[in-house]
Amino acid sequence: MRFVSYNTPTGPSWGILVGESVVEQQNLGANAPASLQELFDSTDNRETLLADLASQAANSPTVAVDQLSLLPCVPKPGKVICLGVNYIDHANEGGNTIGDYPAVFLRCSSSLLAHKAPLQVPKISDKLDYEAELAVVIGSRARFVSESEALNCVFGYACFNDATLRDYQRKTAQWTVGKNFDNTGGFGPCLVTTDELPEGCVGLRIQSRLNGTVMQDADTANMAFGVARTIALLSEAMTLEPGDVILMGTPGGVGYARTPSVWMKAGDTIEVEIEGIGTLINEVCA
Ligand SMILES: O=C(O)C[C@H](/C=C/C(=O)C(=O)O)C(=O)O
Repeated sequence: MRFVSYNTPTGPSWGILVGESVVEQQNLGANAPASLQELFDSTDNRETLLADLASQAANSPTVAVDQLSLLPCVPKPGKVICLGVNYIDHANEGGNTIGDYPAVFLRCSSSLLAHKAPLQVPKISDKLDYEAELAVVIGSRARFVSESEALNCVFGYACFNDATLRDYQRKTAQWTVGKNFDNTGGFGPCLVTTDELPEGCVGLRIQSRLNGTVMQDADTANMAFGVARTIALLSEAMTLEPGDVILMGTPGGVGYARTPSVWMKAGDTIEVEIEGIGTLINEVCA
């Protein structure tokens, strides 16, 4: 099943994406949770609820997805935990090595951006780089979970563009500022439940395209730390809550590692596609 989040005059809502159409929350029956967060929190009766939503969606009126004002897949996640240097080709192009523990940093929900919303070049930097990434959305509380149990805690997956201001990322040893400019974290187009994808999302083609030119082209099987291992490791340190998001790092081909460097600029279109999930599209604006 595929979920989208969107804005309404009364606040954020959600729906089920069927092709290019959406069945809105209010048309999904009396049991439809009021918010996506409520759906993530409904861990006891999740399977029954999803089955009920699927059958409601099959017989309900729809609206074209283009008519909705989309929000990031999870509009206000409690945590967005990001992995850096998680693909060998990206580690190599940056002159880095992959250690025995992932590089972990955080993104704020204020930096997130919807599918088709403008990705902003800030006033204070023009070193805006793209990073195609797999986003994992947590569906049940995880604390000290083993690697073999970890995937049971996943609700679904989406595409993410971890767009980064490289000069700000490197001003200090902490990457946080360069990774948290407003309107830089593209998150969409939809959240796809785990049953539609291979276990751990292994073996999916992941690409970024800038103005139609392929910039990154990799297989999610090349992640050094896979989804299960990452969840197990993170859950040793912190409680992962329903609705939290984990970004799995980016493959080789980023703009800063090219000669000459490639930066996104106003008027560009950047796409992140993951096989079986969809294509996240953002136009770049000043
Ligand atoms: O250069 C570095 O220190 C690594 C850094 C990693 C960024 C990521 O966010 C990632 O790998 O997904 C970089 O390449 O800038």
